[in-house]
Amino acid sequence: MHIAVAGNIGSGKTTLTKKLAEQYDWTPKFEDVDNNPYLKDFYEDMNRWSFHLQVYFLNSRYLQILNIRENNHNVIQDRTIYEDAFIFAKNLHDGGHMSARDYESYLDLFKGMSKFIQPPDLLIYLKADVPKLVQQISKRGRGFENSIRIDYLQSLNEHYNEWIDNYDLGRLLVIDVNDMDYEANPADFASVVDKVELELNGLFSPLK
Ligand SMILES: Nc1ncnc2c1ncn2[C@@H]1O[C@H](COP(=O)(O)OP(=O)(O)OP(=O)(O)O)[C@@H](O)[C@H]1O
Repeated sequence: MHIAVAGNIGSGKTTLTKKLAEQYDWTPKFEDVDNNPYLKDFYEDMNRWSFHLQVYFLNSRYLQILNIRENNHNVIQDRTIYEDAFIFAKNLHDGGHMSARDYESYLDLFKGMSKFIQPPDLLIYLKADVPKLVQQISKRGRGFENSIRIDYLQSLNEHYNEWIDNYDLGRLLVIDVNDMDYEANPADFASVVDKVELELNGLFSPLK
């Protein structure tokens, strides 16, 4: 089984991925932020580094998916390759940070890779408004994220909403996390587990 957690920057994917992995003994798969060679430069100059960063993320997420499918253990993945392509790369192109030719080359690459990937069995989308995202991003205090702008988060949220409204690649569970703190509040985590449980039952029931 391949479960994935999707959501904007600071929506709480990493925390939930860790907690669900512990709860169900799934193997967690994270993005390695500390060793990303482009992220810091990207946040300083998006026009210069967008294409490099997107190619880097696309490749690393692709390798991650191949690894997930080769593995027999159940896996929970922190962010999907679809978010790289349909949210982040599209947003950078639409916002004028990635040229048309770079975006087309990127999409060609993604199209080629798409033939070899399968979507997750269950996608959990963490829906959060911008104030919540800002609060969580500042709480974790990653220096290079200080330059993230409100309009960048807002525009990513709009791309997320559109993508989720049209998502039909598999089971989807949307969780509104605006009033939740599943790290500090066990009742909040329990309510997420209840929702996930219902979806997992559905995964094993062919009639649904
Ligand atoms: N395709 C991408 N394009 C641009 N930035 C990306 C892309 N994928 C990830 N990032 C950025 O990389 C950094 C690391 O992300 P990380 O995996 O910690 O998740 P996050 O979005 O901060 O999630 P959360 O707070 O929900 O755990 C963030 O600043 C994130 O926005």
